[in-house]
Amino acid sequence: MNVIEINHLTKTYGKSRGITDISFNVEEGEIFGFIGPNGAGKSTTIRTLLSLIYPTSGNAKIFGKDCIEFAPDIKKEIGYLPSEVFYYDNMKVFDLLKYSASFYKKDCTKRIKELAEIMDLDLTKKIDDLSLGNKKKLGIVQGLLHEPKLIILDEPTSGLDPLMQQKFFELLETENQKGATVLFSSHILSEVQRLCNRVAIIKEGAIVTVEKISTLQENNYKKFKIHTKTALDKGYFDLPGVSQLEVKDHLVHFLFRGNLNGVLQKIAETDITNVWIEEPDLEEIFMHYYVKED
Ligand SMILES: Nc1ncnc2c1ncn2[C@@H]1O[C@H](COP(=O)(O)OP(=O)(O)OP(=O)(O)O)[C@@H](O)[C@H]1O
Repeated sequence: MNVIEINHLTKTYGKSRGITDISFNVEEGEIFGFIGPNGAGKSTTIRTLLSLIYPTSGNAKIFGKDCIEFAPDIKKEIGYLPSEVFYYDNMKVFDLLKYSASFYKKDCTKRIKELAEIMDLDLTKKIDDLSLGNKKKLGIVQGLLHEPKLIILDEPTSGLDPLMQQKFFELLETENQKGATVLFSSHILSEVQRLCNRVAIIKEGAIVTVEKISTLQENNYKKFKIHTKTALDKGYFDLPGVSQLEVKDHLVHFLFRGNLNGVLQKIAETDITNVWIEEPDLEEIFMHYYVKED
């Protein structure tokens, strides 16, 4: 079952682009990454899902219901952490969380205390006195206190130290194991790789690809490094599928995508002393999608 269905969603801000014809689905139980550089359109997509802004065209459904028409119903089941959190500074942390909980008409006191313990958040402090990172933790507790079925996170880790990031990821994994679906927006590749099963990559307002993380890695190019006994002519490895070919003395480097047999045969036909074949890391794969086209 799809928890989120986005169909041809477009949002323009006056004459400027927000997002253009975005479509993808998030299935129940997934931790789904939404990744792209600054200004790509992640927040615009998320704000539309939450009916904080209206689409110019297209639509989106959450739990099978139109996200604008059924917004009040849907919001009860969503935990949202915005990229930037703002609060009325005069309130105490616990009072703000109780106030937030009152919207869901259930007693969340036990859960607030559990989450505060996990995230090491002092409930007795005034919001005014919290550091940026602690305000972020408050946002996390606020987003999760009603045990939502869908958790939407927009750049959630900015401001958290590495230990807290780790605790937060573990918390998300626990919620996911209990059944929550997670949409995780980020421009940080390593955290998406660590947490998500599938990703949508967004660039300049449009979806570039939607893939399993594992498939992204498998279908990509391989990196070859070959040490030869004698210096080779550069043309020797200039084969279809080869790119970024560099030959320096006895060392040959290139990237290869395609049928491996041809290139392995070429290697076998020359006198080599060593060969290394490596998978690109995820960062290199993403960079390929990120690069701006002129
Ligand atoms: N309120 C607004 N008015 C005009 N243009 C906007 C507005 N909000 C966003 N945009 C534009 O829409 C595009 C997408 O922005 P958005 O904030 O959705 O990107 P993002 O992927 O979330 O980026 P970031 O990682 O920097 O938050 C950008 O070109 C941005 O300038």
